[in-house]
Amino acid sequence: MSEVKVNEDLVKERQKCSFDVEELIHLVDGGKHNTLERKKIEQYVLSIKELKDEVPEEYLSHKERYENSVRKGCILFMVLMKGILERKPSRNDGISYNYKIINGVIKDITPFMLHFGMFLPTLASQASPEQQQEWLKKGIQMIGTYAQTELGHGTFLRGLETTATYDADTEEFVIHSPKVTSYKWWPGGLAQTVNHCIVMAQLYTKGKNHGIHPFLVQIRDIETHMPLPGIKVGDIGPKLGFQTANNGFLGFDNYRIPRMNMLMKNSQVLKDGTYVKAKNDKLTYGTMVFVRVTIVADVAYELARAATIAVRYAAVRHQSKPKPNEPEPQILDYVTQQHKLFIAVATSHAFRTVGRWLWSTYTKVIADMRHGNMDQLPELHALACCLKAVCSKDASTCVEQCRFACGGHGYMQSSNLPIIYGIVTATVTYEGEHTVMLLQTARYLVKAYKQASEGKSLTPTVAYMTKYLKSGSHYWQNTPEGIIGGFQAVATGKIKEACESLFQHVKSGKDYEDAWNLSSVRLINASEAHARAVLCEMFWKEIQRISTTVSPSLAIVLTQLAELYLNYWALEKRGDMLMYSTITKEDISSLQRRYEELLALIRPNAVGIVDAFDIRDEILCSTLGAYDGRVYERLMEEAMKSPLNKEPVNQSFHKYIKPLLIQAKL
Ligand SMILES: CC/C=C\C/C=C\C/C=C\C/C=C\C/C=C\C/C=C\CCC(=O)SCCNC(=O)CCNC(=O)[C@H](O)C(C)(C)COP(=O)(O)OP(=O)(O)OC[C@H]1O[C@@H](n2cnc3c(N)ncnc32)[C@H](O)[C@@H]1OP(=O)(O)O
Ligand SMILES: Cc1cc2nc3c(=O)[nH]c(=O)nc-3n(C[C@H](O)[C@H](O)[C@H](O)COP(=O)(O)OP(=O)(O)OC[C@H]3O[C@@H](n4cnc5c(N)ncnc54)[C@H](O)[C@@H]3O)c2cc1C
Repeated sequence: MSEVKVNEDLVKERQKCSFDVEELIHLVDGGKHNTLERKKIEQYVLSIKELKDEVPEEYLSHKERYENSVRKGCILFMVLMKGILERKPSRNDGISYNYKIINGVIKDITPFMLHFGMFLPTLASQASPEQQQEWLKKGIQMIGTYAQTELGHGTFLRGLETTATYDADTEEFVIHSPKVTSYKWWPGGLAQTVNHCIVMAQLYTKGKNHGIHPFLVQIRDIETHMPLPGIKVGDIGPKLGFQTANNGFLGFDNYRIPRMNMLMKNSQVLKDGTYVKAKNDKLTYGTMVFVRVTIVADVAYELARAATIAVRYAAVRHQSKPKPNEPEPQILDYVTQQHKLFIAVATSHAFRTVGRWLWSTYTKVIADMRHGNMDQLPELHALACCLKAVCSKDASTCVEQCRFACGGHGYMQSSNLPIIYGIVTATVTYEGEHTVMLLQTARYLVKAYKQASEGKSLTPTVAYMTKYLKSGSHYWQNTPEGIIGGFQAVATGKIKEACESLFQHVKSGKDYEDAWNLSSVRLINASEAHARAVLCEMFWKEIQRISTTVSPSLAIVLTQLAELYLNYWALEKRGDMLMYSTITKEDISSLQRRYEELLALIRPNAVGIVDAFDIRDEILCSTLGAYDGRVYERLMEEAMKSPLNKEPVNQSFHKYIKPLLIQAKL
């Protein structure tokens, strides 16, 4: 086979890289061992011929596209089941390259995503040990999803309308959807893929409502896959993205399930209908905390895909002639282009790093909870909510920026940037809508503020408040630590103002809820500022720690990326810094100069840094971002796959255009 020629610009870019790309690859993967494991899996899965598409997904109809994604999803399912790779999909450090291989199999979202992402985790965390044993026996017979959201309610879970009424005579629950707004709406895979669901429903026993609880419900026959009597299920139709996720609707007509199908690890209904309350009623929401935590590292990975595409393209693309006697420069040499792209690269590193820290915090808290200690759950919930909210939104903005940075070609489906955007922007809404998540964190911040005002000590992630409430302001310094202090001072100032507004409204006679609503813009700003303080501190600290363990040349690159991230956000939030710290106009000018220096320092390594995300072409799925940089050839090759190019004249000419031309002549 003849070697594919790599684009000369990319060859040059790679030659000038000042650090060992392999070393950064290992770091990104979380160790050399993980890199080797990932590569083994990729090599195995991506060489399965049946997983390659003859026709690009986007030319298929909604139905064909779904069927193709089930076909490929099942092949992958079999691979995982056979244990060829000796490991089941896992989420080490909150990010699993095992399941990320899915991006190389299905461009959009697999209809099995919710099976692995929420159905199995809910069984693992909310079913009793006996139930787990029983259901594990059924194993792969069950393909499931997580059916919580309804047409009428997604955010307000206490408002869900599906009922599960216990009938002690038959020892069954009757699941029912009383009206159209109580239909489940959205769950991935629900429409045609799954045969089971975790259904969140209002529990009634002995005539009393006990709030929402999880139930394992079979909705289709295992053999025929026909919907069972009493079940109405279907597809909700096309969406902005997630076209192959098979999101569905589901209604119940007095549908009966055995008593033991209520997930009983936390609360129970006894045979006679007696309700046994959980230690903490928020344990029912446990799977959501888990997914929110994993979203931080998940969006880091999707952002790495987008940044790899856009940076490689920017190295290959030449445009404009600023100097008449010189060739058109690479667009990557335009500082505005670097400004658009390097923050995307740095943000991916920030979210992966903070995502790992969040994951280890999560596993520690869960371990404590297993021993009955729930003390750290509120802090974990507050942290997961604001980080999920800010990381999903920032990642969407960065992916969109990467698309803009690719000009017109970025708008092509074949660039894959539109699909990646569809995947990432969904995370802003699902698993807790952005604003709603920020408001959850705000509840915690208000409590922390009250405690701090009473001189009480605070939990670690909000402890900074004590210092800045005392000092009133932050003495600015143009150093990473100075910037982090600035973010903490901004967060403290905004929390204080939001609380004062809230308390003032209450004092003036408003209900707490109305006062909360009136102060809510300040509350979400405070929450966002808190998330930024956490992100900056944790990213910087971790990069400093890592830098002592890697080669000096890599330490320099990592430090530049972390510093760029801090400077970018300090400049973006300069207005806040002016309000809550002693920063001066001169300090801001100097920050700007340093930011521009950092862009220039990162520029020679830009391609090397995205190469170190080590995302194979089959997983990037992009005409613009492939390793060899054959951008124009690929764009043309992909265009030629358009079914419209299969014939010189389309039948619509004879049917419609020609009669129109004839009419026009008359
Ligand atoms: C072959 C294939 C191979 C490989 C497989 C491929 C891929 C699969 C693998 C992985 C996939 C990866 C990841 C993705 C997985 C799935 C994600 C995809 C789709 C998304 C699915 C969903 O969207 S599911 C639905 C999510 N829904 C929500 O998030 C709803 C949001 N609403 C709420 O959470 C609540 O209603 C609320 C928090 C807004 C309010 O709740 P409530 O009214 O009950 O509470 P209060 O406001 O009154 O608060 C009471 C106190 O409780 C605290 N609280 C609230 N929530 C929690 C919690 N979760 N934990 C702890 N504490 C909580 C709250 O803060 C209050 O405390 P106070 O002290 O202030 O009173
Ligand atoms: C791609 C995708 C996949 C999904 N997959 C699943 C799934 O598998 N299973 C599942 O159960 N669900 C799923 N969902 C549903 C998802 O979890 C909900 O859409 C999400 O939680 C938001 O709820 P909502 O749609 O009711 O929005 P709403 O709550 O109606 O939000 C609408 C607007 O109202 C605002 N708002 C609402 N409440 C408040 C408040 N208290 N204070 C201030 N503002 C408020 C919001 O900020 C938002 O701007 C999915 C959604 C998407 C988009």
